[in-house]
Amino acid sequence: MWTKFNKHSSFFHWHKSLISRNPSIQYHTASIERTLDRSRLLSKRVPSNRIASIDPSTTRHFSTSAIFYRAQTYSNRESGYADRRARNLQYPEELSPLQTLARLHRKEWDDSMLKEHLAQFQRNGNIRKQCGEVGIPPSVFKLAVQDFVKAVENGDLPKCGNEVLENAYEESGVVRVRKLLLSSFLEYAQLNMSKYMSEEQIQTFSSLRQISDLRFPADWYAKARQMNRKVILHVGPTNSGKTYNALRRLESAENGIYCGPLRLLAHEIYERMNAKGIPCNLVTGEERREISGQVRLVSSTVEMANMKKTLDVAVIDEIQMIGDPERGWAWTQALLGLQAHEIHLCGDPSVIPLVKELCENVNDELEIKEYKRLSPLITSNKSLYNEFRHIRPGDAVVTFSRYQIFAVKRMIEKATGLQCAVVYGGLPPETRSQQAKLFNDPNSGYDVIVASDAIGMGLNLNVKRIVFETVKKFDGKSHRYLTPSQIKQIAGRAGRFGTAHEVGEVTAMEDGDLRYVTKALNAAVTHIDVAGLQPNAEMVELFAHQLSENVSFSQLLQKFEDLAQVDGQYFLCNFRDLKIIADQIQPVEMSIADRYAFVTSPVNTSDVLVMAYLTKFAQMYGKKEPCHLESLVRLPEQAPTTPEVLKELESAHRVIMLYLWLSYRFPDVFVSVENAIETKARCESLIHESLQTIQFSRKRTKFSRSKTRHMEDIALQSSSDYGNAKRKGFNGAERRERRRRNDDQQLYTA
Ligand SMILES: Nc1ncnc2c1ncn2[C@@H]1O[C@H](COP(=O)(O)OP(=O)(O)OP(=O)(O)O)[C@@H](O)[C@H]1O
Repeated sequence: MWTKFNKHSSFFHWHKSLISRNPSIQYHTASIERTLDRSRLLSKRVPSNRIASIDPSTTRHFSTSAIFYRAQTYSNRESGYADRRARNLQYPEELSPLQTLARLHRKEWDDSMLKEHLAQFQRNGNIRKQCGEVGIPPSVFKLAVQDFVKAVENGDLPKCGNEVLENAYEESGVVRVRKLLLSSFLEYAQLNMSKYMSEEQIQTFSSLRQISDLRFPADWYAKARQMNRKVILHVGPTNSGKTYNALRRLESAENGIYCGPLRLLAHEIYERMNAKGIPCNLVTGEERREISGQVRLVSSTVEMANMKKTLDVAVIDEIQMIGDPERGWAWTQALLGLQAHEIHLCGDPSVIPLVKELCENVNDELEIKEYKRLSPLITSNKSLYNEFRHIRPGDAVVTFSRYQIFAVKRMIEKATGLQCAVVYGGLPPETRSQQAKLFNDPNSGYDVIVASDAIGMGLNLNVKRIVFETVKKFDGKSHRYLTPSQIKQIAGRAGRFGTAHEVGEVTAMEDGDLRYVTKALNAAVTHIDVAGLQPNAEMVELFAHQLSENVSFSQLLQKFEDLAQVDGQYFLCNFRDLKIIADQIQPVEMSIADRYAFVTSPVNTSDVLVMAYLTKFAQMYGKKEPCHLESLVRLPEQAPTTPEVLKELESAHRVIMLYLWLSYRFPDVFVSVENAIETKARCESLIHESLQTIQFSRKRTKFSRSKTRHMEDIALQSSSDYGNAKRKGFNGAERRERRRRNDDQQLYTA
C-alpha cells in the first residue's frame, strides 16, 4: 500500500478516496499512524481551535491533508509548496495527532468492531512476535489464537468480553483494546498449552526456552564474577583525551589488552606501543602478529578479546557501541567477561546510566571520569552558499555514497584547483589510513579530504574545518537526517589537539544544513539504555540438538530469536545477516559449530561478490578440499581508472580478508595464508594507485569488466545455490538496503 506514497502519485487523493469509501476507523488510524511514524510527526500537533472551527463533515479530510503535507515536508524538503502548507498546520501541545484522530474518528462500538479487532489481533505480526518473546512459538500461536478468537466471540472469556472491550475502547481507544486482548490471550495460551503441545513437546519447549534464556549474561563469566574488578569510565566529547589517559594507564600495566572497534585502531595501538618500546602483540579476526620475547600487551579488535586470561588492565574503546544493533554483543562480552583487575572504558556520555547499572548488577566498583574538549570547536555562522570555490586547504567535506564522494571530489578539484584525498567505508582500512596520511602531510599536494562518516572513527586527521555537504544519509528507504550524536562525532574531528589546526570549525554547504548542524551540536545527550547480546556457539549447538524438527539453520536462528528471553538492560543483536548467510550456505554439509562460524563471519551481505565467494569457500570447506586463494582471485595488472571498477577491487579486498578470517578458523582448508597476505598488499597498492588517477566516469572499461567477470564466474558458476542466492539475497529492495548499509558496515568491520 505504501508504495503508492511517492512523489508521482497523490497520496492526498488516494487517502481522500480511501476515506470517502468509509473504511474502518482502525484501518484509517493505523494508516495515519504509519504515515506519522514514517515522517517523525508524532511530536507535531493540530491546534484545537482549528479542529473546533472545522465543519465535522470535513474534519477527516482536513486531518488527512494536514498529515499529508507534514509527511511531504519531511520526506521532500525541496517541495516549497508542501512546506508552506505545512507551516500553517501547527499542532497544539495538549493533544497528540493520534489522539486527535482517534477522537475525531471514533465510531460507536458494535459487534462488527469486535470482529474487526479480533481479526486484526490474529493477523498482527507484532503480537505474534511479542508472544514469541514470552515463549509461545509461532506454530502454537497460530492454533491458540484461533481458539482464543472463538472463545471471545462466544463470550467464554469474561475478562475480555464484548462489554469490557467496549469500555476500554470508550476510555482509551484502540491501543487499550489491543493491550487487553494481548494480556487475555497470554493467559489463555498459558493455561491451554497442553492442548496444542504434547508432553514431550512441552518438555522440549521448556528446555529450548532454558537454552535460549539470555537473561543473566553476567553469569556466563564465572571467573570475572569472582574478581574484584574496578571499572573506570572515561567519557567526554571527541578529542577530549579519554583514550590518551586510558592508554597511559595501559602502558604502565604489567599486562593488559586494548580492545578497539576497528582493525585500523588495533593496528594503530599495536604500532604505537611497539614504537614506545612496549612489546605488544596484534590480534584481529584476520591477522595475528606476535613479537618475540616477553610481551606485556595485546592490541585486538573487540570481538577477538581474550576472555580467559587474567589481566592487570584492559581498555575498551568506543564503549557506546555496546548499543550497536549488530556488533553491540562484543562490547557487552568484553565488559562483563574480561578478567581484568582494572577496566578502562572510553566513549561518549550517552552510556553513563547503562554502565552504572551493569556495574551495579555485577558488583564492580565504578569510577567516572568526565572530560572536556581539549581544543575549541567553533560553529561558523555562514554556510559556503553552495559554492565549492569556498573550500580551502584543511577542509574535510562530508558527504555520503561513493558516487557523491567522487562527484564532490571532482567538483572541488575543478572549482579550486586543490587536490582531494577520499575516505569512505568501502575502502580497506589500510587505504583509508594512507589517504589520511596524504591529507595530513602538508607536502603531499592533497589539501582537502572528501569523506563519508567513516572519518568519524579511527583516523587521526589534521582537519581545520568540517564542511557538511549534506546532513542526510540514505538509510535504504529514505534520506534521513544524521542523528545529533553522528553530527557530534563527525564535527568533533575538526581541530585535533596537538596538530597544526588547534581550533576546529564546522560549517555546511547550505544555510538550512548549517542550522541543523548547529542545533544538533547543542542537542542534549540521548542515552543508550540497552546492551547487545549474541548467543555463543555452544548455546546454538545445544539449541540445535534439542530441536527435534528438521529445520534449516536460518529457521533455527529464527526460532532462537523468537524464544530468546533477555533482561531489560539487554537486547538480542540482529540475526538478519546471519540468516542471509545461513540460507546461502545451507546446502553445504557441515557441523553446527562450523556453520555458526561461517554465518558469523564479518562479511558485508550486500556485497554480491563477497557473498558468492563465501558460498564457494563454504563448499570447499564442505568437501574438505584445500582452498587456494591464488586459483580463485586474480587481480588486474593495472590500477582501475574509474570509481565503478575501483569498487570491484574493493570487493576483491573484502574477499581476501574473508579468506584470511577463515584461515584462522579452518587452517586445514584455507591454506594459502602467505599468498593471501601478499595478494592483499597488492590489492591495497592497486586501490591506492587507483585513487591517485581515478577519473569520474560512469562507464566501465572493457578490460576490468572481463577481469571482474572472471572472479564472479569462478565463485558464482560453481555455486549450485547461486539462483537461490540471487533470489534471496540480491534482489530489488533488499539489494538496495544492503547497498545502503555498505558504507556503515565497512566502517565497523573488524
Ligand atoms: N595530556 C595530553 N598530552 C598530550 N597529548 C594529548 C593529551 N591528551 C590528549 N592528547 C592528544 O589529543 C588527541 C585526542 O586525544 P584522544 O584521542 O585521547 O581523544 P578522545 O577523547 O579519545 O577522542 P576520540 O573519541 O576522537 O578518540 C590525541 O592526538 C592525543 O594524543
